[in-house]
Amino acid sequence: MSVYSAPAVVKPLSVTDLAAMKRGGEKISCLTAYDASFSALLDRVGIDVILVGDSLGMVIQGQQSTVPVIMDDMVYHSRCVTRVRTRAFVVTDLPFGSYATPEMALLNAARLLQAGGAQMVKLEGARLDVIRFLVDQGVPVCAHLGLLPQSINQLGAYRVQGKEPLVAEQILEHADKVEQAGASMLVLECVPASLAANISAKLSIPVIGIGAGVDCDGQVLVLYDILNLEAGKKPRFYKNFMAEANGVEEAVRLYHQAVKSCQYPAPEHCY
Ligand SMILES: Nc1nc(=O)c2c([nH]1)NC[C@@H]1CN(c3ccc(C(=O)N[C@@H](CCC(=O)O)C(=O)O)cc3)CN21
Ligand SMILES: CC(C)C(=O)C(=O)O
Ligand SMILES: [Mg+2]
Repeated sequence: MSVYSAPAVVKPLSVTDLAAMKRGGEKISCLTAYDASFSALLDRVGIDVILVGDSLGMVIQGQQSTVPVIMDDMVYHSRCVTRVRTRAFVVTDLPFGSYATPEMALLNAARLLQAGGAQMVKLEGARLDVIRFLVDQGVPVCAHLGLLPQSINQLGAYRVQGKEPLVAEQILEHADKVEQAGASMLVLECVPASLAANISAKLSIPVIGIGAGVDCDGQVLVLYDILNLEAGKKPRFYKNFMAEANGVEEAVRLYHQAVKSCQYPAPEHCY
């Protein structure tokens, strides 16, 4: 036998690894990152999924919402993140206006996968035509339901969605339909915990919650929120993991462990 062993090449997690985690009952930890330093740190800690979110418009660019974010921003930040991570699965948001038609969505998704190095794209709303077309062309898609921040100019305010039975029923229906359209993951934002639990149990694809209770298959938060870097009004699901940590890496590790052990979110973080 050779004394030389093969180099320890770590392949990033794949969409099938994430599906297996759901089946096996292992919670999926996810945080946003927009640059190489945080990407490497999250990867080191073992965060399963890095989301290059259009929340970068707010926490990086200082915009009032995610609406001003453009494709060039998403490509640039995706590249910064994917260049250095070894294990984490990388999902990138398609920004406002970039998936108005299926053809447009494909051109933009291809930029995120090719130039950005992302493994999956995320889009807001039950855009079944767009999801089917992307999946048909080989693009893994994460749907995003509940609170849709790209629609803030119609919503007027960031609010919990699906408290009324009729709206809850519609979100459940949309969740079913995006799965049938071929989405391989779903983010549920700001919905009652009971609704998110029902959806997570019903779907076979991983459901990642933010302000959606502990019974989702995984959790996602904006990195800067767990690091207590966000000033202003704090949403319910907000938790400052720096409070119990000695530094940034430990805060991320505490978040990771809290998600894996179902300690986060606690009832006070839920709707
Ligand atoms: N830093 C940051 N963190 C986020 O979680 C985040 C962003 N930015 N930007 C894009 C969206 C906007 N998000 C938000 C923003 C505010 C609330 C919020 O204030 N929610 C109220 C709801 C009150 C109610 O409906 O009763 C809350 O008190 O939780 C929720 C989600 C989530 N996303
Ligand atoms: C908050 C998450 C789900 C997101 O879409 C973002 O960071 O843009
Ligand atoms: Mg987003």
